[in-house]
Amino acid sequence: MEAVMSRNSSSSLWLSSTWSVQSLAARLSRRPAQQLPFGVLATGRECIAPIAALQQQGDVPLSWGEQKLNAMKAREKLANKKKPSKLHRGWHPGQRTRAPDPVEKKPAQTDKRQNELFSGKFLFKDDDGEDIWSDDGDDEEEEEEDEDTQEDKELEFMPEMMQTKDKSSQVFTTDLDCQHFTQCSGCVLDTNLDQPPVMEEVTEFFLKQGVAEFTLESGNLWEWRCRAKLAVRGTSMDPQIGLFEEGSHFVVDIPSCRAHHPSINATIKLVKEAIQELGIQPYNEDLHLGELRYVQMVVTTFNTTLPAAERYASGKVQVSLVWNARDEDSIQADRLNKMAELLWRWGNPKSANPILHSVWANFQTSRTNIIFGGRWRHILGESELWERMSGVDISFTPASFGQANLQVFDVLLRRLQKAVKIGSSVVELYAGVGLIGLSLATTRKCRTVKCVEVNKEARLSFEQSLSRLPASVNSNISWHCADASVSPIKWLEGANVVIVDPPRKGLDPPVIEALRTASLRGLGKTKSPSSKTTDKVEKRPWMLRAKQGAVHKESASNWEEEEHTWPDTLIYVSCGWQAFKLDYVALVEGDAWYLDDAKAFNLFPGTNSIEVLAIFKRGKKPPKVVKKGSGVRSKSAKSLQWTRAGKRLALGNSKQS
Ligand SMILES: C[S@@+](CC[C@H](N)C(=O)[O-])C[C@H]1O[C@@H](n2cnc3c(N)ncnc32)[C@H](O)[C@@H]1O
Repeated sequence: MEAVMSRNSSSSLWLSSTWSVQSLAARLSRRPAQQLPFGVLATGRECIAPIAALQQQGDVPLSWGEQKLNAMKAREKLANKKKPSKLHRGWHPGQRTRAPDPVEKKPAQTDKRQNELFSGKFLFKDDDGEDIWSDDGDDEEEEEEDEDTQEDKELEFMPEMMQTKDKSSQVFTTDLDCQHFTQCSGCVLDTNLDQPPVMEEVTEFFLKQGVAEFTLESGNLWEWRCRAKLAVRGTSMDPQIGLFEEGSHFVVDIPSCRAHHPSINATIKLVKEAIQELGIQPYNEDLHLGELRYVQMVVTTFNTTLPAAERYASGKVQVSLVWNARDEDSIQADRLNKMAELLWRWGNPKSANPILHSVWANFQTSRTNIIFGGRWRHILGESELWERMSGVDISFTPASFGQANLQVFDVLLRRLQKAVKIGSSVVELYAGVGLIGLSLATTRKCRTVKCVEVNKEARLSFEQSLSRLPASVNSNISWHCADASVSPIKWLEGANVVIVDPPRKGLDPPVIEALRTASLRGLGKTKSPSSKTTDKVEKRPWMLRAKQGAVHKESASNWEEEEHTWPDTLIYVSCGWQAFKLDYVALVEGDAWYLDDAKAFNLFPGTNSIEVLAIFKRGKKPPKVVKKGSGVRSKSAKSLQWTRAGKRLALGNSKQS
């Protein structure tokens, strides 16, 4: 033990940042670790989500301590600013977000909004003023436009998430209001969930880069998480299911997590009851004994028998039991089937409590804290899990990466689609199950879509999704199991648009270098952008490309390959703000790319992280053309009329003037 621990006169504990010590201190003082007077806050969500495993899944978290410290610093900074934020009408950073005077409810409008909130359906305006519903995959179910009264319009200015989730109450709130907050490492913000403090820096950054209408799109502030991987510890009589307390191996039980979709919390309850009923032993990592190590829950809201508005609330859970056994035949797996059967009896779609979609097992015997082993087995229920995202049916296996916030990612997808011209040739690096690529093939009638992903487990999902694409989709579509950082230039030739959606750590350096090279080649410059560039363009890269591990669907049209085309549009989807800033600098250096537009999405409410969608164009930024008589204002004025943040800005400006 590195630290010296002592009690001072005020009986607070002084110790180093060694986590085992911190956890010990927490126990001794009978207080959660976060409440101890440490000089250094904890890091290390790695406890539950080991970096190596998560990196593969694209979900490497910023350390929790780092997030919490950043959030606290940013909040302090914001609280000292007198000027209210322009992003959120009526609230300013640092202020508690409960509105001082409850807004009187106007029954028709508020009920409709609240219904949307509960159904998980949100109305967004896009830049052209068109309504976007977060889940309007079915044309026949398209909603009519609001006929707004003045008061309704006022309400519409207020983001949906500011409206309380409590149907009976009339108080608008953006508080987390979670009983687990002080101990659980999942959330770092408990107020102002609609405006993570990092947005201050993000907004300033993009304004500086010339993005005049930078907005943050938000959805549900609670119950947004449709995927969870939770540790199972404790005893068979008193199982604990949740995340590790920061810096310790102590699991915080989170039965009432406010971020989880309600079906996840209901499934946790079911799993606990099954453990108790059957006497299943939760895993003990010190002794490397026990049966159930983790449980993964993935919600599917795909149910075409229900109206779109009801699908989110009635989401069903694919539950995966991570069992401490080599495989289904080993003696340790003896009671796995019993547990699966009991869960299914209690929660199958025809039961009184129909919350389950299916039950799977994963086998993991490693002594490390890597969550999943390599072996999966489907036990009960449907083997395929589907989700409808921006009108396209996508399949997910339990081993593949999936977005946790389906609704807000759906909105991001629709924004992204608008940046891709009809008929484009697209390459998507870090593609996962090909969600973005397949949605573009369908909605933008792409000539070619190539998806590149390192996780081989995503292949099956891609194949299944491909089989359900409408027959009208006439694109050359392929998925390649490859490391994007190995000779990435070869993927870029022949594409007009390149999409990157890397894990939180950002782009691999060879990918940045290839993007810069591709831009300069597209501009007709042959000189390498930097001495580090070593890639040569292969001849007919597409044909030579690894046939192994690839999935292809040929277009009915016999299109010629575009060998000498290089992307003129780069779309960067980022879940790691710190990494994005660095990648940005490298991409724009030497006028390889310039930023054309950007938006932020509140994909992880309760955390100080956001998702950024940034559109880059090749080459040097052209000077702004100011039209006579109308000028720059004309475009902004039009958009200001329509975007939500724009509306608030417009309102603020008109009040000031
Ligand atoms: C943030 S996810 C995005 C996935 C997909 N775009 C989606 O929305 O579902 C990042 C993906 O990149 C993959 N990945 C990580 N490193 C990679 C690499 N070097 N080459 C290719 N894919 C990689 C991960 O396996 C993960 O599926």
